[in-house]
Amino acid sequence: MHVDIGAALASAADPGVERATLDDLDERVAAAHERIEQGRDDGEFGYASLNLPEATDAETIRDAVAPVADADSVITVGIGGSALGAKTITEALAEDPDSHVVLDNVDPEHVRRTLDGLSLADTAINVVSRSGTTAETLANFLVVREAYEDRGVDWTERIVVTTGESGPLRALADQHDLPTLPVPEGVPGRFSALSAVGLVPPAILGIDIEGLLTGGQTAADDLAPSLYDSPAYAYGAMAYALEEEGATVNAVMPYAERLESFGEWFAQLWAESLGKDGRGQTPARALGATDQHSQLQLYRAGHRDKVITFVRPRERADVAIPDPDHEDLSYLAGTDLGGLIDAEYEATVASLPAADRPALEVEIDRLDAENLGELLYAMEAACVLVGELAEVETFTQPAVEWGKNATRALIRGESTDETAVIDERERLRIGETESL
Ligand SMILES: O=P(O)(O)OC[C@H]1O[C@](O)(CO)[C@@H](O)[C@@H]1O
Repeated sequence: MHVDIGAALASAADPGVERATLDDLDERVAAAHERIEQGRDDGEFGYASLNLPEATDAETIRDAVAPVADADSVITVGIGGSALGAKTITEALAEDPDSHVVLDNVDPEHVRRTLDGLSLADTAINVVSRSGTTAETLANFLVVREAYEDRGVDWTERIVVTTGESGPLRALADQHDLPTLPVPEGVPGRFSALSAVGLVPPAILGIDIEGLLTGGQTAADDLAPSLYDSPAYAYGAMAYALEEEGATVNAVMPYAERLESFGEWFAQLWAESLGKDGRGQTPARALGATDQHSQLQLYRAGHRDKVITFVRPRERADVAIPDPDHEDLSYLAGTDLGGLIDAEYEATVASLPAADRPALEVEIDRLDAENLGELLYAMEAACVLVGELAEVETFTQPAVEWGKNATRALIRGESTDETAVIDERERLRIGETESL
């Protein structure tokens, strides 16, 4: 993996990072690296995430999925970090990305349409919840289970459960003696892609999960006490320094259709880890080349509050572009789609500093298991570094609890502090027919 920070230096962009600032920051990176390594050595909560490439046992995962290894499809019932890692990996690497469907929302129309579109007899169920209590996951699981029963498919023979030691999902797994896998100790969901949480669907679909772990270990081996020696820390240090300079939005723009979900996974990792104490970059999701025709106008000419993170595989498959039969298209003659998207990448990356806006480049050699494992791990390590530099609680997410408590109270018809807030909310509905 390679990280290029040149287009985000102050000499190239505003906001931008002075070389002197970066050199000073490197001393803090060294201290942060020491703290991170100590946390890893001690298996501390959160820091243990960065031990997964060694701690995850691929064989245990393969044994657990053996009973459903013949499945043509997998339906994952989970949400947040319990779904996005697996979704990112299968979208990037599965022979047929559509063979993995993810129910990570409780939109009734979407759930019904998804289940109606599946041959449940050929579909494995992958239920994942660290807490085992997440309402969306448990509700969707009950709906999925009923669908299997209604169609006369024994769901207990088509399922793998990944959950914690307690909670209703663990109880259900024990009650039906279901194949289960533990969630990794001390690893928040958004950091668990390189564990059973993210690797069960890939294992069922024949993806090289050992390669993913090897790639993660490569990134782990590249962690060093200087940002100049570690791609992950170079990216993290620049993201932190740019936020300090006013880049409060981080738009991740992969130039590969199969990395679109990577942007979704990155968004949870970055927002839920770093959105603390009134700070944290807002992760925006974009896709190259498509969003050159959508968001690029804003990136080049809008507020000076963004850094664009470009991600691309250096090697690509190629599809030849047939010779055009119009002189205005003669420039396409003899080219191919890979050459076109790479030209667009180079042009768009350069267009940011050309507009005095910062860009960071993350390049992997090709989109395969090892390179994806390296990318995922490196972004996790970068996130942990930013958390150390920003001095925030990287591994918790207390701000999400209010909504969960309010939802449960509303569903139960209880009166709580949260429902009082809901009842007393000032409302100004526009578009209503009756007078206010
Ligand atoms: O794996 P669980 O416990 O179902 O949680 C799912 C997701 O919900 C969160 O806890 C936030 O509510 C995320 O941190 C987590 O990835």
